[in-house]
Amino acid sequence: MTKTTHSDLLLKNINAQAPFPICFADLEKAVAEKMEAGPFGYIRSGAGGEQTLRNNRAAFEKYSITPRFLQDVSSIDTSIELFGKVHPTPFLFAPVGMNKMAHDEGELAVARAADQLKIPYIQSTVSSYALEDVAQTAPTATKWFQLYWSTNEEIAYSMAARAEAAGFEAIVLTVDTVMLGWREEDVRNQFSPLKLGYARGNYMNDPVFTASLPDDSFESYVQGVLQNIFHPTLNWENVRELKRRSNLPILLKGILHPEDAKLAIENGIDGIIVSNHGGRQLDGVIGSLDALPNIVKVVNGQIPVILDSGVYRGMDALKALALGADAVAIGRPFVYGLALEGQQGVEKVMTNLYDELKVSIALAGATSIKGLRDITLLKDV
Ligand SMILES: Cc1cc2nc3c(=O)[nH]c(=O)nc-3n(C[C@H](O)[C@H](O)[C@H](O)COP(=O)(O)O)c2cc1C
Ligand SMILES: O=C(O)C(=O)c1ccccc1
Repeated sequence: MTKTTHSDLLLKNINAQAPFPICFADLEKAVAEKMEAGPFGYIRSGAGGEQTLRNNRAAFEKYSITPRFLQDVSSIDTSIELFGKVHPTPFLFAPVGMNKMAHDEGELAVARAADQLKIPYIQSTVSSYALEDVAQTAPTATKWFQLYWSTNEEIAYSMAARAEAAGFEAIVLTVDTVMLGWREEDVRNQFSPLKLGYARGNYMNDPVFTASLPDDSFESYVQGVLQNIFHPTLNWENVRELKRRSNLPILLKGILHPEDAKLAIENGIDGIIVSNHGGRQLDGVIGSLDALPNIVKVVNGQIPVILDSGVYRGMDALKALALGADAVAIGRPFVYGLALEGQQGVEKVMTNLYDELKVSIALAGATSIKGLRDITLLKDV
């Protein structure tokens, strides 16, 4: 239970000593001023003409709620349960690769923030720091490992096994990125963090990967990553084999079609992340929130459904939870916080989202996450 009566959640931000961007637009603007065009464009942009990036936001803007009052909202319970473990907030850190682009401490800083805030951390395959180093710096954080399949499948199994050994509690297999989306901003800026070596953290110390290289030069590592990271052969048999080889719950990330959600359940998958990769993969895809209701319907409570892509304020999280998501994952906002102030910046961004969510739950007249499902939502057509 969280008391909403302690101190005003908004006014604590009106403090001239430490102003920090309060919303996504301000945050993005501050980062645009600080970072170079290449890395900033990489993080900010969507694929193609950015229709999906816009769809993500538009989907949230289509919904309005009709609040209820006089319900005593002095105490609210924002906790959720995933795979038998209770978490104090309905947020997760979405897997974001190559965090050294934003800050030298990269994933280490984010994982420490996750530990501090008790928000589960999903580490990317293509992170700048190794998963073992993340585990060491954030030992008590709930950590999941996001797996990108590898052309050499043994590398994928090796990373999944390392994650399990290091105390990660779930594997998130991303299915929407068998190759990179058509990212025009990166071509414009002639920028590829993969080619610059930002993605090597988990590869440099992987015994299967390193054994496959001709030598241990920088070029060999980069070429090795490029040869393995794109994996268009990925198919349901791979999913079943991963499931057989791992003792951890397996989630699929990037599901948008209800039929794929159904197949996921038929194949023994333990959770789904509804996502369009923040509009970075196939452009012209529906907003992720628009995909949610049909997926929630077919899943029908059998496994957790998490949503990401475009959750930029507490009220967005509320809408996704009201539409049946069990949790929401945050991508770009925390990366921007990291770019501005490292671990502290990540904590400020996530705390802002959480504070706005608490205010929103209370003002909507609910007192728990599950209770949000009874909220009246109206969708513009
Ligand atoms: C810079 C960047 C790198 C990303 N890297 C990965 C990744 O390595 N693995 C993955 O599954 N998703 C990756 N994503 C997608 C995020 O997990 C998430 O789906 C997306 O950022 C959510 O949208 P949002 O940024 O609008 O919150 C990345 C996103 C960004 C912005
Ligand atoms: O940039 C991304 O969104 C991403 O997920 C990715 C995928 C492969 C290699 C590097 C990053």
